[in-house]
Amino acid sequence: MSFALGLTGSIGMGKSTTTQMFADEGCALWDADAAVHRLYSEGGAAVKPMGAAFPSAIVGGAVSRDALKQIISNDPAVLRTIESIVHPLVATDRSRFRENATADILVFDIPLLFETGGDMVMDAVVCVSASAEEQKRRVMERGTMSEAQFDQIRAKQMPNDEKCARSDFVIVTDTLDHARAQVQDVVRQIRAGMADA
Ligand SMILES: CC(C)(COP(=O)(O)OP(=O)(O)OC[C@H]1O[C@@H](n2cnc3c(N)ncnc32)[C@H](O)[C@@H]1O)[C@@H](O)C(=O)NCCC(=O)NCCS
Ligand SMILES: Nc1ncnc2c1ncn2[C@@H]1O[C@H](COP(=O)(O)OP(=O)(O)OP(=O)(O)O)[C@@H](O)[C@H]1O
Repeated sequence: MSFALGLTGSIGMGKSTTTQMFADEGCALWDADAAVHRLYSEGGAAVKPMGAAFPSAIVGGAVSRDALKQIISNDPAVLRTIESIVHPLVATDRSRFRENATADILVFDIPLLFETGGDMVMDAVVCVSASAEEQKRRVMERGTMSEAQFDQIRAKQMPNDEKCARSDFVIVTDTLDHARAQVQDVVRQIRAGMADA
């Protein structure tokens, strides 16, 4: 039986980078944002229901993120409707991965892990964390969101301190080397626990 490790953290805190480090240690990865990308792409399971709710969001047979961001900035309340369509489809994708994966540790990169109650079905949770200033700097540097869009997304997320307090492990993503050392330590602890069990 594999060990299910949920990995979460607020926007721009270093989830993708840190999850990749878990892969380097031999863990199998599942990424909620990547699942959403698959669901939104042409032929993806979200295209039909999203098109029914937001016809202007469908461009070239796929859900357009730019169109969605425009729709959300006109009316922030629609994010709820989007979530009610997308989250059940994401949950199905995650269950399918879990049933088929064979690695000893499965890492689930889920931005909204606590917000959606996903922590309940994990064996442990790790939160990635950096300072609020660093977080904003990173997201702005990426250039894919306006400051208003960033503030809106961040306001919807559970505060960083609360996420860290509820997690079994916290990984500080101040430098790559420091984060990698912490990842290796977490993997060591989990494997030691599995060997004892
Ligand atoms: C709002 C959208 C269009 C922005 O797309 P874009 O490509 O610019 O950003 P991306 O998807 O990479 O998201 C960036 C980060 O925003 C945060 N975020 C995304 N959606 C949400 C949400 N509904 N609530 C809180 N935070 C969110 C996550 O930390 C994510 O890592 C897109 O994120 C979306 O369709 N979200 C709804 C689906 C969802 O809830 N996804 C979250 C993972 S299940
Ligand atoms: N340990 C680290 N040390 C230094 N920089 C880091 C570290 N981890 C991540 N970063 C940098 O921070 C930025 C955001 O990282 P990443 O994309 O992994 O975050 P994320 O939490 O997955 O973001 P999002 O929630 O927006 O999907 C990237 O530019 C990345 O290079």
